[in-house]
Amino acid sequence: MTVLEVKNLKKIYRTRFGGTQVQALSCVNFSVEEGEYVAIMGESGSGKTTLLNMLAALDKPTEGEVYLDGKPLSSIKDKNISEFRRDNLGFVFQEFNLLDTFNVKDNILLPLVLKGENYKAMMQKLMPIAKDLGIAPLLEKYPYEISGGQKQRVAAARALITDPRIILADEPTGALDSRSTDELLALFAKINQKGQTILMVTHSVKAASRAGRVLFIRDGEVYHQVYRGNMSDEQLYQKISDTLTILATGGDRR
Ligand SMILES: Nc1ncnc2c1ncn2[C@@H]1O[C@H](COP(=O)(O)OP(=O)(O)OP(=O)(O)O)[C@@H](O)[C@H]1O
Repeated sequence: MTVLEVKNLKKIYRTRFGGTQVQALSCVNFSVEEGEYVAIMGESGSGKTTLLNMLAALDKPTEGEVYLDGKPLSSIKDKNISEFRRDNLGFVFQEFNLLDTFNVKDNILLPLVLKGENYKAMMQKLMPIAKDLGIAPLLEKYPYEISGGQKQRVAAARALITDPRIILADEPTGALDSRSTDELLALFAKINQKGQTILMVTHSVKAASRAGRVLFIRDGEVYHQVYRGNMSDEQLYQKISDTLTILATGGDRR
């Protein structure tokens, strides 16, 4: 089943007074099946953040459409967008985006609080996720009392607690040291094995090598895709590195 479909997506940024235009996305097409783990790579300025913003309904495309479970995002009224995002999408960012005045538990529960769920229902969802992600002993601590790797686990728990249709991750390992990176990638692999659909933008070959498919964006288009097939993480790592070299040297995609 297709969860996400991106059709002929184009984004042109215009400066305020109609001056210069930047074509950030020229024509992006791809779809993501339920349970897939997709990484998106591309050089700085290739349009990855722009794409993620469209997928998250944080910005509107100039042309084209994004469909979640067949529903066009453009059909959602502006006043319902936040609710739609909260109910269907889970976000994990490079900078964790945790609230320092909330403890870990309240940070994780925030999307459910905003939804108006009752305390008992919230706790029933919290405990299995906290145990699964190894953060149960941290629930009463504050973000400034825990490590970067632990913060990212908390952010992942917050993303998972609403049981989202898809997790959108933007450079989730960008602020982590190598050990925490390994732990987070193992965690993402585990939640994907349990059926969670993940789409991750990353510069890291290591992070991308854990995905099932890697999309390469160049000049605002999906230029190439690599499927894991039967490849091990190491083999996929090598294939991604080779592809990036070809892209950087302007070679042919095949
Ligand atoms: N709000 C904006 N207004 C005008 N131009 C923009 C805006 N946001 C991005 N751009 C331009 O659109 C292009 C794509 O930017 P985008 O941030 O999507 O790239 P990226 O692949 O995410 O880069 P990075 O890896 O450095 O984060 C760039 O040329 C950028 O300068």
